[in-house]
Formats: sequence, structure tokens, C-alpha cells
Amino acid sequence: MNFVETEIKDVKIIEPKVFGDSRGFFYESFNEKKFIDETKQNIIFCQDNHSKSSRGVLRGLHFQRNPYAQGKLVRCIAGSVFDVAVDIRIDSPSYGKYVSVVLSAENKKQLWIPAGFAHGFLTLEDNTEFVYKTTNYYHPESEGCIVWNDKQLNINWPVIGEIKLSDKDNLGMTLAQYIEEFN
Ligand SMILES: Cc1cn([C@H]2C[C@H](O)[C@@H](COP(=O)(O)OP(=O)(O)O[C@H]3O[C@@H](C)C(=O)[C@@H](O)[C@H]3O)O2)c(=O)[nH]c1=O
Repeated sequence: MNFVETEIKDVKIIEPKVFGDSRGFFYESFNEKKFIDETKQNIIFCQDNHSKSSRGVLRGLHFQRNPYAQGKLVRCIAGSVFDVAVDIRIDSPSYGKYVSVVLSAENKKQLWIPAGFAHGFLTLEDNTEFVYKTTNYYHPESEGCIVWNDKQLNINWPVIGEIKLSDKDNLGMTLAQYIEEFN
């Protein structure tokens, strides 16, 4: 597997080595040693998640507050998504910047998003299945959501028609409101 740098230090795109043959394919979707060597962090994953969505579903931009912040290793195993990681570490030089990448069952790319980021994705196809490992358990009391179309973030989402959001995500806060928590 190949770890590719992104515009934000610490966020990596992982391109697996896929072995295809007459039966189908095989690839290592996670290798702890390589992962720790590349990220230089002693990561321990404790939860695996799996969601399925129809086309045009936008989940995000989600985060958990400290000490429950989660690093996430995300990928798409059916269909495709436009995936976004926003740096919300207030002391970071790339605070307020984001990385986006298309993750699909076809390209098999993964995105490593360290703790301290808000994460979201827009599904580009029906029957899209998204799976990810997290470094901390779900802790609903610590959950937060930054609104997907925050003006300051100005995320370049693909235009694919009507977007479906959960009630919770419809009530997401702005980045400016998030920052107020620290003042
Ligand atoms: C995230 C999560 C949800 N749930 C439950 C709560 C709720 O009843 C139901 C659906 O939850 P949500 O609406 O929050 O699911 P969803 O909108 O898919 O939330 C996810 O979005 C993506 C973008 C992320 O980055 C994830 O960390 C997570 O926040 O599942 C758990 O039991 N454990 C979990 O870890």
C-alpha cells in the first residue's frame, strides 16, 4: 500500500496494492505496522463502522470534542463518495482548510483523518456503503456538527442535485460558532 501526502500534513490518502486474478481481487485493507510507520503515531483502533446511503446523502461535518476526539480511517466498499476532512484544530497552521478526495469501491482509496478534524461525505451513487475504523468510541454527548455549506469553509462539493441531510446535520453550527466555544 502506498501512503500519499495531502495538502494538510497528517492527512494521508492510502492506495492499496490490489492483486487481481481470475477469481476476483485481494488487497490488504489495513496493516498496523505500515500504518504506524507511515503516520508516526501509535494508533489503536477500537470501533469499526458501516453505513449505507442512497445517492445525494450528505453526512457531516462531524467531530467529537476532546477527550473523545476520533481519528478515522475511511473507505467506500460499494458506490462512491466525495469525502471531506476539515482541520478544526484551533492551533493548527491549516486550521479551517480541508482535504477532499473521491473514495470508491472501484479506486479502493482510503483516507486517514487524524483526531481534531471534522469529517463528512456526499454519496455519488445509490447503494453506497462506507466503512471506517475509529480511534475512540462513539460518545454522543461529545458530538458536534459543522454545517456542510459553511461559507467560511467554502467546500467545493460536487453539484449532483438534491442533497439529503439528517435533522441533526441540518442544524449544524458554523465554523465561527465552533470557534466561540474556545473564547
Ligand atoms: C456514529 C454512531 C452512530 N450511532 C447511532 C446513533 C444514531 O441513532 C444512528 C445514526 O447516527 P448518525 O446520524 O450520527 O450517523 P452518521 O451521520 O452516519 O454519522 C457518522 O457520520 C460520518 C460523516 C462520520 O464521520 C462518523 O464519525 C459519524 O459521525 O447510529 C452509534 O450507535 N454509534 C456510532 O458510532
